Amino acid sequence: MKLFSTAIPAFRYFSTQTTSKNTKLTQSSFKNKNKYKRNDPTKPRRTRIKWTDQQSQVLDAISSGKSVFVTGSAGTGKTFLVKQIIKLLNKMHGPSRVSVTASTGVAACALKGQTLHSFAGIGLAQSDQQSLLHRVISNKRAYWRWNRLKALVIDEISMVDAEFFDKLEYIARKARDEQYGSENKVWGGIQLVVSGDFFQLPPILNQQKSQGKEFAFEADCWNSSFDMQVDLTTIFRQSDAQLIKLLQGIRRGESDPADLQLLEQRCLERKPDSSVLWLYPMNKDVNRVNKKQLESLNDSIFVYHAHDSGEDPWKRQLKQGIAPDELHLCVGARVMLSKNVNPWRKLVNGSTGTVVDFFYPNDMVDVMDICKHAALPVVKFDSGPELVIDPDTWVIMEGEKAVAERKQIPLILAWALSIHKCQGMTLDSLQTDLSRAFGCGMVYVALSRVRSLDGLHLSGFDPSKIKAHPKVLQFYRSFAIEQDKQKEDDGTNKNKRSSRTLLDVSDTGRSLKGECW
Ligand SMILES: Nc1ncnc2c1ncn2[C@@H]1O[C@H](COP(=O)(O)OP(=O)(O)OP(=O)(O)O)[C@@H](O)[C@H]1O
Repeated sequence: MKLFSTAIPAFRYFSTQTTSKNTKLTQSSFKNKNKYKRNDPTKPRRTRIKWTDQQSQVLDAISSGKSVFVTGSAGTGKTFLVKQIIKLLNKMHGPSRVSVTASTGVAACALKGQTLHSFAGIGLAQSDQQSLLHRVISNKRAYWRWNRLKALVIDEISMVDAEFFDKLEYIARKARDEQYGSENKVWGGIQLVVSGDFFQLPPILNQQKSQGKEFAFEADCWNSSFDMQVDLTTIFRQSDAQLIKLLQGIRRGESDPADLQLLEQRCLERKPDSSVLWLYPMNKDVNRVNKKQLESLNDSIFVYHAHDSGEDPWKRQLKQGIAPDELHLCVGARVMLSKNVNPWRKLVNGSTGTVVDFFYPNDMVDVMDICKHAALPVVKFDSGPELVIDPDTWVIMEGEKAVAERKQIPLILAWALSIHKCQGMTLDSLQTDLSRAFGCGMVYVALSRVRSLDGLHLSGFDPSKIKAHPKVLQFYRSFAIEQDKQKEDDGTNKNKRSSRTLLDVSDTGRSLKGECW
């Protein structure tokens, strides 16, 4: 096996000096220059989104300047809604006054945003809040960032810890006080949009610092941070009632005998072929499996080096995203799209397929900087289409300004993927060993990726690994009670034409002493 990116200095040399197998491949690519479809991202596409009542309520609340927490089971459209919210906020405040963040690099990149840590400008946030505030005030750029802000979006909140959430609120309030007189306004008057499901992956905590608090909902400022908290209930990812019921039970850490039996059946099913994606709790297993499978193909490897521009810390964040520093591909490699490439042909983030060829475009300029042999992978997707995959870019925006950019082929190897990286994805099929899961929420995150039971293949299963955190259970219990109470109130007040929305906790705007539920 040869690594052509380093061994072959130029394309012409490559095309004549490779193994006979690869020469054949290269020649076929030349002869069939028009054989492969290039993606046409400009193709007009008309889709009409029918928002649910709850989603519409959230959008209305955002339009009227409210701060909102959007939660709900996996696949209820939280991220889908957040993308629309971002458009709305950009229109309302101007993109330079809206910051889009997420707790992980993968989630942040999916929204063209930054990680919450890199946005905040307080490093790992390990000092006390006063020192962190000084750090922000003495950092001109971070200070300006906090002060120009009108709206802050935080996605995948389940992985943000309580202490960090409180520290951010303190910084927002204090750093903006001089300009806005915001001492008494929670988050210094910033419109806050937070999204996520606390039943999914929890924060990674430094035990010594956590003071018994873990989740963001335990933060002192949590309740006063929002005018509205909504638990989305319509599940879009799955339509099979049996699977939805099973996932709802697992989300709450319940082991209903009928559901367990269903999972056991999935273990007994015939093993799927090796092309079906494996999910592993640990990265080291993911890397080992992908490397081994790629090597077993014993074909010429094409290497794509990510091309980054911009400054740190944004550039560093790109490395934590889904696009790898180096992507190794060969004919036969199982791959998954890491971006929406062609939504109208259902070629979206999470679509899987196999590399069937490499294509040499006329205009090599776009490829040369990431791949010395200037060839693009041709992927036959499991859903049918065959497409040349062009390089794509992952951009980190700060307002209207792109502060860092990574160019890479929007593919990752897809024999195996980590459960952390798949949070947020929709997959047609997967195989996993549930007996190897650890911590709360991991089994739920893994299983809730698939659209149907047929797509779920288990090789091991241990009911004791189905776990939900008691604090999270309590949080959602209170949420449901409050939601019911609110509905009752709304019913009672109907004749008075109450304008309060579901879970709206304040008619007069938020204050630190604001009403909590
Ligand atoms: N109103 C809607 N109409 C049609 N499809 C929708 C709607 N809202 C969301 N969806 C679809 O639902 C699917 C799941 O959405 P999304 O990934 O945003 O869910 P999520 O709640 O963020 O899931 P997770 O918690 O697993 O990240 C997506 O395919 C999305 O396009």
